[in-house]
Amino acid sequence: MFPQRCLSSRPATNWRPTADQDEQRALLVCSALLRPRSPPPISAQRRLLPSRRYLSPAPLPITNSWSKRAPGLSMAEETETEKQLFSPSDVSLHASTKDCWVVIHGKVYDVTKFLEDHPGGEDVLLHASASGDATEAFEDVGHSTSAISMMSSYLIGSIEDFVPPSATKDATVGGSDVLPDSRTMKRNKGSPAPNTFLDFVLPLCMLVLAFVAWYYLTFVAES
Ligand code: HEM
Repeated sequence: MFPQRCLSSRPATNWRPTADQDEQRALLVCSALLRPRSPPPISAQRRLLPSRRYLSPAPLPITNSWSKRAPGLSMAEETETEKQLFSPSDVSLHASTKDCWVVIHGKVYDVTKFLEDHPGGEDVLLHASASGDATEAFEDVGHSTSAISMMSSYLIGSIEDFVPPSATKDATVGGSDVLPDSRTMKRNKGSPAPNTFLDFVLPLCMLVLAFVAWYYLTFVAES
């Protein structure tokens, strides 16, 4: 550390640090700034999370950021983790407080260590685990982006032969995310506009009424 002698033996007013002392001090400051910090414990992270009661629900990002890399894993390691394949029946064997896996978007997360810390409570996770696929329940809650980035730390693999819901869409839309146009709807479900008749007749009636009023005021009332 900084030599005590330098602080005490010389009067503070005249004292100037030597080049060596300057260098030593700069090194100390740099090493303090560059020292890697360990992440805060989960309970502290929870305190840092914004209270969702006072925020309007933010839409989830369109990118599927639940597959973001875990801080401790390299991209190759995470890809390896995702390659671990489980069948739905494998997952169903892990639905207890001592061993709890959940499936979200075809990925398998071991949330056993997170049960106690989960802000939504351990019961919801246990229930989601027992349900087989927790995707819908997870999305319904509208988890924050920080929640989504936490997920990668619990990722242990993927569901084998997982088919994302968009791939099972109606073939007439080509499996894309595009909404069907009115012609496609007409083909599939019959007339999409049951009030077409009213849409046409009402403006016509108003036009006739306006004409009659104009005619009456212009010609009949004057005579
Ligand atoms: C690895 C999986 C999960 C992680 C890392 C996670 C993380 C979190 C976090 C950090 C919060 C605090 C609020 C926020 O930041 O959004 C939260 C809240 C919550 N989560 Fe999860 N969650 C997971 C899975 C689930 C699942 C499967 C459900 C099933 C229903 C669920 C239900 C809830 C509920 C009900 C809340 C409370 C929402 C509120 O207070 O408004 N979570 N979760």
